[in-house]
Amino acid sequence: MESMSNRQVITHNIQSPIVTVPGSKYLANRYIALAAIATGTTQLRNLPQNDDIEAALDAITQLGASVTEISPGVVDIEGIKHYSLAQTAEINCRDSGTLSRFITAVASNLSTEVVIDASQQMRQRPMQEVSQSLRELGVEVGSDTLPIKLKGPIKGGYVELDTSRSSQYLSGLLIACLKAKADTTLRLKGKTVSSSYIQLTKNAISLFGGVVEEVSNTELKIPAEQSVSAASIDIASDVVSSSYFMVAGLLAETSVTLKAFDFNSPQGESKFYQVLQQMGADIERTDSQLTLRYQQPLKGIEVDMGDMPDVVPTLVVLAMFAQGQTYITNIAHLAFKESNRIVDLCDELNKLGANIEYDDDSIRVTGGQKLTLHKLSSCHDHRLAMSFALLGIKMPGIVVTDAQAVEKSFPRYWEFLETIGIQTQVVDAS
Ligand SMILES: O=C(O)C1=C[C@@H](OP(=O)(O)O)[C@@H](O)[C@H](O)C1
Ligand SMILES: C=C(OP(=O)(O)O)C(=O)O
Repeated sequence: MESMSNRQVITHNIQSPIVTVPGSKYLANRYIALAAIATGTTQLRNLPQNDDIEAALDAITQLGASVTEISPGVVDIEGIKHYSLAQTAEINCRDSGTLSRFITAVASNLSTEVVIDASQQMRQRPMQEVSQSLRELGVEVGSDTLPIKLKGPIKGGYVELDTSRSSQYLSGLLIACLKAKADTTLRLKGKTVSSSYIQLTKNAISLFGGVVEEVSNTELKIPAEQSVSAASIDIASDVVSSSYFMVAGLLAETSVTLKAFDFNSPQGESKFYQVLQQMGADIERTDSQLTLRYQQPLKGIEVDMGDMPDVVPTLVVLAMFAQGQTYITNIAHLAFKESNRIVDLCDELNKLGANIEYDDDSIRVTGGQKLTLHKLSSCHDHRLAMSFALLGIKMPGIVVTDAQAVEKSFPRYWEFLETIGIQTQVVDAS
């Protein structure tokens, strides 16, 4: 990983930019896991190049899949042929929550021992819903936090799964249990958070010919030993990466056009532009292109962001410049991200003189405060780093520390900012 670097936003001159963001890491994570258990060779095009996706490709290689880079952003993945290996496989999930949860489940299909580890930060994030479920499905699982040593295969059966802290546990099990030795029934208990991500997973499974039966709203059945078939896919653009450019345009009081916008995505964040529309942004859309235009001062709103967890930092930064209050609800699960995206996000922004209150499940921003420059830490959270940098449009000179955290999902972020007219530079830590 790149060593810690700080970024300063120097100037901006944003004039109605047109942006095409890279492919979706959310879709890529699913397609990579499915390609690993598919028969044949899957081709993925427009694959985003970032730390999480690199880690995912390395991980499936450790499990016996074979990855060939055809050209930048195009890979062929030949699925695992033998579910037993000559020696223990070791996987490093780095900072990726999605990979940690997905690969722990997928690796449980092997009859060989697998050791799954991750960064210090990821080691702190919850895994026990996955480890306990896998045990109940017949897998030997050594611990409930990373590093986890396990040995499969998944026998199948019945499991009650708590999805109140993350939907990723369910997504991982849905994919992995396609290969279980007997049918698997998953009953969901607790409130399911980030539920739109489950639809994203189900759609990806269908694309590879897999079947998940919906017995009821809270019960899913996965028939055993499915033959999952390789696919050839152009990955749609990342709906969360696009949020930074939307907000950049609004903060600069101009328009922004996003090309190849994934309007059909079931992912909650694909509707973020509608939240901005409610705040007063003008929206124009064609089949594949979205334009947001600043027309009037934005107004605070009350909004349930339970299904849009990853754009909450983007929204909070914008809300600081909107009139009145923005009340963001249903976000308790943000405590379990790369940082505590309630506490860390708000505490950092309040250092500027913002008026942001929060509790376990909500954030209330009172816009229009007088702000003064203060160095902000990304808390090693890429979404905080990218959102905080946008403050430079209103507060040139702002410094974000630990800014290389963007490598996790969007290493070319600074280059993209430059292209739309926002200059940043690396500055030293003092
Ligand atoms: O399944 C996925 O790809 C993800 C689900 C969400 O997590 P939670 O379900 O933990 O909220 C989201 O925040 C994360 O970035 C990616
Ligand atoms: C929370 C995120 O990812 P993950 O859970 O995969 O680490 C994210 O990308 O904002």
